[in-house]
Amino acid sequence: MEFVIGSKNPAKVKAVKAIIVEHFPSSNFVTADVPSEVSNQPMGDEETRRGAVNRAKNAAATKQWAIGIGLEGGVRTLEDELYLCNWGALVLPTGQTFTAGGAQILLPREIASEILAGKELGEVVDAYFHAKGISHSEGAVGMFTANVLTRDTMFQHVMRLIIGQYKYGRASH
Ligand SMILES: O=P(O)(O)OP(=O)(O)OP(=O)(O)OC[C@H]1O[C@@H](n2cnc3c(O)ncnc32)[C@H](O)[C@@H]1O
Ligand SMILES: [Mg+2]
Repeated sequence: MEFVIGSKNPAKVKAVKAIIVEHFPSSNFVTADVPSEVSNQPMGDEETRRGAVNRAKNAAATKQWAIGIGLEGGVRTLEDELYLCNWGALVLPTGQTFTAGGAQILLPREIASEILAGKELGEVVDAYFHAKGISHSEGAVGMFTANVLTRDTMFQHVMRLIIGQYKYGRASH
């Protein structure tokens, strides 16, 4: 069995590898920089989930008979406040698709207004913390939880939900 991960972001790749090794130790996994076919900064659960599904489909299509995995970060509005949201998807060569949502965390108003003005969360969070590449390491979720939950550990949880549903055998579509 071969898994293709639809991103080269180390935080995502680390999460996917950890859960695949745990549940399918004899399988291969490779990474592929595939398009999400949604905005660079998805807005809302629908667009973020669609990005994860598109990544998984496009990853599966890079090889014959491979399973595609897609993880996507986005933002959503809840009661006039902006939350970080996360989605994941697994697509089988047959097209069967499994999806799951991940953690959501409130973003500060200063960050929310920059995102609503059109910037990407990754760059806004880096500027906010005077750091570089946060989205590739601990993530906004790690920064705003004092590293109690980092981006890769958060995505591991999403991966468990996806792999668990795949093992159970009930697809979303
Ligand atoms: O290379 P890819 O896989 O695209 O990795 P990415 O970090 O860009 O991740 P996404 O496209 O899934 O996320 C969309 C945007 O939201 C940002 N983002 C999402 N979650 C984040 C987090 O926890 N910390 C920092 N930025 C985050 C991300 O940097 C992008 O600007
Ligand atoms: Mg991106």
